Amino acid sequence: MKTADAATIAGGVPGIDLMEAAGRAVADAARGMCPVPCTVAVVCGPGNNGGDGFVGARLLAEWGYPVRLMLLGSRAALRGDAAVAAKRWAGEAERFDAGTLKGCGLIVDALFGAGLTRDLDGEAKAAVERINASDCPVLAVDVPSGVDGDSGRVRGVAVKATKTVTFFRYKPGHLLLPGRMLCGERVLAQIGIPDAVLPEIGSRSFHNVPALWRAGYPEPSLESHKYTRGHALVAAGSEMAGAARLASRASLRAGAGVVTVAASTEMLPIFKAALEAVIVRAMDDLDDYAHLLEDKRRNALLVGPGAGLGADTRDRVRMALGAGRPVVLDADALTSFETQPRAMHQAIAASDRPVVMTPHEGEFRRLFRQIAEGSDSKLEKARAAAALSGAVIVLKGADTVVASPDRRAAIADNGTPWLATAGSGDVLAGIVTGLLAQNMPGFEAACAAVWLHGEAGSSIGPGLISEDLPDALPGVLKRLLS
Ligand SMILES: NC(=O)C1=CN([C@@H]2O[C@H](COP(=O)(O)OP(=O)(O)OC[C@H]3O[C@@H](n4cnc5c(N)ncnc54)[C@H](OP(=O)(O)O)[C@@H]3O)[C@@H](O)[C@H]2O)[C@@H](O)CC1
Ligand SMILES: [K+]
Repeated sequence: MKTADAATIAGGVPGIDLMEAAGRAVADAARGMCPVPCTVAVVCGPGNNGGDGFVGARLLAEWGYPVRLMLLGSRAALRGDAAVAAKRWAGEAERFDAGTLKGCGLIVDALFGAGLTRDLDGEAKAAVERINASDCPVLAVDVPSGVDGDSGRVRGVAVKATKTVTFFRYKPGHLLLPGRMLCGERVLAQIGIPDAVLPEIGSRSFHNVPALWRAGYPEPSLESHKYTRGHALVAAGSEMAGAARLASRASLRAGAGVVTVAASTEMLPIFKAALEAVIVRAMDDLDDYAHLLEDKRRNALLVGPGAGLGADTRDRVRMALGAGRPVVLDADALTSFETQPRAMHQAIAASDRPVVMTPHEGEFRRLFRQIAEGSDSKLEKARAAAALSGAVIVLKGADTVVASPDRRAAIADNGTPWLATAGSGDVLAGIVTGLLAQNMPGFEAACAAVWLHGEAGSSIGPGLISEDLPDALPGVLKRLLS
């Protein structure tokens, strides 16, 4: 945002105009929250976030709202555009003391925004706590004060907002947890920063929405037949038939033309009975897997769901990575390398095709202990793991981050807590594999899979079980592709 700000100002738009536009967006949002004028407490901090608050307060007062402006710090200490905005406020600036929020219908939190540099303590912390204790709706300017815009984490304490107005683009902290929850409803306001500044910023961080990958989404044409739509091979092993079944069904639903499940002979009847459209092959040892890999039409490989822990799974992972095809590694395939993650990274480095890993936080910690302990930002953790391993990392959760070794990363916010259920991850791994089988590039396939999985979950909601997810995909895809 500093670059965006500077480039816009260099292009001839004065900084105070940006602040006026930001303050107007805040006032508009406040009016939306209280259409009938109520007393608004605008709580301003010592920087430009406070400056936005001064502008918002002035406009609300002009529109007939009783406004009480409260300042943390002294008016004389304000600098730059914030000082100009404060001069344009003809009213009083009260000290922000205990009890002053009584009788207010709305609080505007303009304490700290992008300039938060350290944990809140002392007076600042007390101010946030008083806002949170007030029982009043809160409109946050840019970010809820105390939320770190880069990581979404809470610096000491943070405002719990009802609504948050931010400017130009969302920041990672609006999408990552817990920041996303503290924002309440989000509003994105354009304040005169042109899109032309984006190349200069060169951000590699994205909101995982279809615009990011829709252009490359595979759609069959009239000339397609099942083999042109790709052939996924799911190595099921001998444990937990359900996991591989869910993954296989999801691969088919995601559009793979053919899916083969390889499982031990004793498991075959279960698969045959449960999956009509899936080809089932016996895989009792590594030679059987090698034999299955000889058919080059099997062009995307999944190892992990129901694979079992240990040397056999490690060997299958190595064979898959050596087979010159896109590979998805999930669940047991990841945990089997807990004590030798470098061996996995080396095998990935030797592959020239996309590799996608889909760890949840626990699996991630086992594979990337130093990274997990070394950063507070889920975005940067996923990015560092992608750079270290050479794989696209899907770090799962309610704010799933997909990160590519080329530093691109996307944050999803379209899931539902109902997705936290057994088998949900197997479905996700299956969708990624199905998209890779259709030649979608690794990062885009992973992003699309995460989004589709989130939409499928949200379309079901309460009562969701993982079996529902593959069958919810047609509805989601119809909306996406129409
Ligand atoms: N960029 C743009 O395009 C536009 C930006 N705009 C707005 O500007 C905002 C960014 O403004 P900003 O950079 O002045 O930072 P801001 O959030 O007000 O905080 C800085 C102040 O807080 C203080 N402080 C920090 N941490 C603290 C702590 N833990 N505890 C106590 N104090 C702490 C810090 O003090 P210092 O660290 O210097 O001691 C400094 O005084 C942005 O969020 C948006 O609202 C819009 O006007 C439109 C255009
Ligand atoms: K704020």
